[in-house]
Amino acid sequence: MAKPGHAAVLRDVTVRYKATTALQSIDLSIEHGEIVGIVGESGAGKSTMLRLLDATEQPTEGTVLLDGVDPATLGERGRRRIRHRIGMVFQGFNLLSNRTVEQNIELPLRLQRRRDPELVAKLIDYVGLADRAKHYPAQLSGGQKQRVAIARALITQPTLLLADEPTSALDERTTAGILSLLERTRRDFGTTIVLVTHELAAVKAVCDRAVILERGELRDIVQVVHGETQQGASYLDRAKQVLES
Ligand SMILES: Nc1ncnc2c1ncn2[C@@H]1O[C@H](COP(=O)(O)OP(=O)(O)OP(=O)(O)O)[C@@H](O)[C@H]1O
Repeated sequence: MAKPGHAAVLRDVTVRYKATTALQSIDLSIEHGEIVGIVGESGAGKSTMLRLLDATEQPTEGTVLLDGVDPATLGERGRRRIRHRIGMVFQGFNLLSNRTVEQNIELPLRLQRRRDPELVAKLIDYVGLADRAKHYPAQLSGGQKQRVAIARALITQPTLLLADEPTSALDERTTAGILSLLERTRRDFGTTIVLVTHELAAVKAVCDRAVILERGELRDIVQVVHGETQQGASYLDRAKQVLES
């Protein structure tokens, strides 16, 4: 079960890089166990928001709280402890090509000088790759590689999973499988999931709410209504229309 309270809170957060304002006065609270989509066109500030949420970046102004703790008040060790509770998956899977499925999955544990072969086996089974444990990434399909990446992200039993365009390199059917795995992860482990994507259909399929960013500003937070997607006018207008209908 997801615990009560907020997995992440952004309070009046601004991030500036010299002349560029990547995020401007953002207020956002993400509850434990929520699946939140972050959508917006290129340069809208999505990656910057992910870097705030994984404590690799601090805001220029405002406050970020992760599980009630402000990473800016911690030293590097404290921030690393926070990052141990956060899993990440990426568009390009980021697997080590010279390691097998099970070696890739156990890597985060090894980096923490831990071992748990039983949990590795359980997660391989959980993501549906029990017959692929000894395979190398080159022997897997895109969808299978993303399943390995998800199992690797889950091996440290994170409370927050950040997914950066996890289905953008996959076809429609494979995408559906990965999205349903993310949904199952939330249901079975109570994991909070933040899904950055330009694919509105993906947001529509699994997200509870969607944050629409436009040139660094939070244009809207939409309660997603699940159902058929439809075509519309501009991307941003369509985002609101598609997600709310
Ligand atoms: N390290 C940096 N130094 C300078 N400018 C940056 C830096 N990181 C991001 N920016 C700028 O901040 C803005 C937001 O960038 P960000 O990468 O967060 O957008 P995005 O929505 O993730 O875009 P994309 O979908 O193309 O990845 C852009 O104008 C970008 O050029």
